Amino acid sequence: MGTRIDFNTDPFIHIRRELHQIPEPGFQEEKTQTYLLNYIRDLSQDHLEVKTWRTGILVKVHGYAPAITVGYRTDMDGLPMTEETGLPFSSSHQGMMHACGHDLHMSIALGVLTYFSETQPKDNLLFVFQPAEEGPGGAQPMLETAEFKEWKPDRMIALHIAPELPVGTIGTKTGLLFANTSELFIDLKGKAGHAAYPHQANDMVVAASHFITQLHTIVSRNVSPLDSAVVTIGKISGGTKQNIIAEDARIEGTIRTLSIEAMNLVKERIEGMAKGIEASFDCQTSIDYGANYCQVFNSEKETNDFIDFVKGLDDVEYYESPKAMTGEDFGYFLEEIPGFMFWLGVGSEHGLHSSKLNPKEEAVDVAIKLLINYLKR
Ligand SMILES: CC(=O)N[C@@H](CCC[C@H](N)C(=O)O)C(=O)O
Repeated sequence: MGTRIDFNTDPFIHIRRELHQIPEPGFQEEKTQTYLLNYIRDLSQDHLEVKTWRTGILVKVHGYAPAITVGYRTDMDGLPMTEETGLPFSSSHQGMMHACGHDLHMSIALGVLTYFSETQPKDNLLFVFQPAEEGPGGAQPMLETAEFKEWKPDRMIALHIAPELPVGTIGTKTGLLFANTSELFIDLKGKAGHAAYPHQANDMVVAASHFITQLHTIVSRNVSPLDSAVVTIGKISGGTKQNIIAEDARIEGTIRTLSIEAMNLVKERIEGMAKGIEASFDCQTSIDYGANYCQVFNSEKETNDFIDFVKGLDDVEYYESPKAMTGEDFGYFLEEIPGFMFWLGVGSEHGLHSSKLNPKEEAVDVAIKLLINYLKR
């Protein structure tokens, strides 16, 4: 059996390119929401109902003999980075880029929705266009809304593009797929001074440098070698001018762990080290953990059913994915609703969160047809 189906997916490449040009930060996806709503309102409304929540959208497709409701979620936000792909349809939003594939995720969701707006499914479907996956997290607050609760699905499905897998490959596994995450923001406050009089100041550039070096010992010296964790510092800032000793510095990063225990341990060590930095450099520190996401845990029965389905297809390849230290607030849906997330191969030389990410668009056709076939069984 294959995923061949008489449905033209070419328009969704065009849609992907249009969405690619308007990446917006979490909870500011206004243009994206307007674009999606305009498209959805042009579909046959015979068995559709639409609700909005902040910058998100929920679309219920009423089945003709529903036994359950199956939810399909896409994220919507872009990342604050400058695109360097050189593509003719590059981002038109200065300093913002769809560098995590959410433009593909949305166009795929629209493709599947379009098919089921024309061909009524047996069961109900709920298409969830969720804001702010990259932060501060839209899934958890969306789950708590009256709008979502009224249409709460019995199953939840989502995909994520996988640049390292070739087009035509579908990867997933039962159980733990993605890590627990916590953002990390550390502010340091010392005493400014003249560059020539260091003895009269408390330099936060030096304090932040020592702190970062110490943070990198947590994974190698505190977390068990049999467990896994990541502490990545992605941004540092501080100071005002090259010849002024810096009064402030800010360290920004993310923590990833495979267990809650390891997350707690990492945070305890960061807090302990902060006290040491305060004593060593006579400064104040404050720590903010920003957005925290729970792990993505694929339910056994639903994931195995999907894996069997994928293995039965002759035009896609199943790949048993290892766990990844990526985070995804889709994990919150899976905490309450059985379901799974899977990787969609898009064969890009450059990975997720790269300014050169360039997914192969043939993957849009693969995903739309795979999902239509899976959902119409
Ligand atoms: C799939 C993916 O890349 N997800 C993001 C989620 C970010 C969570 C949060 N903003 C953080 O940085 O901890 C990821 O970076 O894994």
